[in-house]
Amino acid sequence: MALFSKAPTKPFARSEYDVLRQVILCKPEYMTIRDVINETQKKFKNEGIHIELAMAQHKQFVEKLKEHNVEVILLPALKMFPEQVFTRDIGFTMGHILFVAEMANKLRQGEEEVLKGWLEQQDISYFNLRRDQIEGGDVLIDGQTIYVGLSDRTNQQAIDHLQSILPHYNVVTVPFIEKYLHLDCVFNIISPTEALYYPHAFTQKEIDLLASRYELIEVSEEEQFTLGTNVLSIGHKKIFSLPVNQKVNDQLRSRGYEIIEVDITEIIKSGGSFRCCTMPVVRDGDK
Ligand SMILES: CN(C)C(=N)NCCC[C@H](N)C(=O)O
Repeated sequence: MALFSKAPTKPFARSEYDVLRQVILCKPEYMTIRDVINETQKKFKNEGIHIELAMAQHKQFVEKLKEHNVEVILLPALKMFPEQVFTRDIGFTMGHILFVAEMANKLRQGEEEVLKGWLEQQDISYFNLRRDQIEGGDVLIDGQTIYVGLSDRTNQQAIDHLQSILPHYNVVTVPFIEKYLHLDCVFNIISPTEALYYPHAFTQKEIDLLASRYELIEVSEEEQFTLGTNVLSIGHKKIFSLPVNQKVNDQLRSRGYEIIEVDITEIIKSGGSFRCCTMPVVRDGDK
């Protein structure tokens, strides 16, 4: 037995844009559109997913993350879970607590057990949100505020429960048109003062709420479909984004962001992009 064993990772995240240190991904080894469970998949059901291409694109994404000093944890991919590449939805880190919830969609239920297995193996404690329907794609943190999308996958009861567990945070419910799946398909925070959004997913009330805190950068209908809001910030004003989302990328570059373009268009056919494919465990404030 080693005299000094490595101390377990301490989960920490307080924003969507602090420096990303450790993140969980899963290779799209068994990715397929088995049952259509979102609007994007409807369009690609017949075409299907080219696994070799998805794997190659995912590999490039992982390599780029590593090049930028992000530690990548790869969960084991299991044949029974065709949507496992979207690790964002199986949990979320808020402050020092890593939450694991039950997946809402039957096809995805059980994916969270793979995460729990890894956490237990690493001796990382987590908060098990049993019977709560809340998916990480709906949860965004910015300091003391947590924005949670009210969606087909996340209900008000779970949002209220989260608020009761985190009394020192302000948990804000953000309703949006359900066909857009998760809040991060239509809204994403990239700095303390800026956020990407797709206005047509919201009523004026939600737009006013978000605009009271952020300068909102509009994503077009075309680029919403290619998940223009679903970028991944890794800190130091560096953002992963798809090459196809040129309007988003130009707007971000003009604001001084470095865009790391990686083509994961085979993966987005199932309804998720960079944010969906990543579950941050550690983000620190060293910006
Ligand atoms: C931004 N989004 C949508 C996410 N956070 N997750 C993507 C989940 C896609 C998966 N096919 C599903 O329908 O669950």
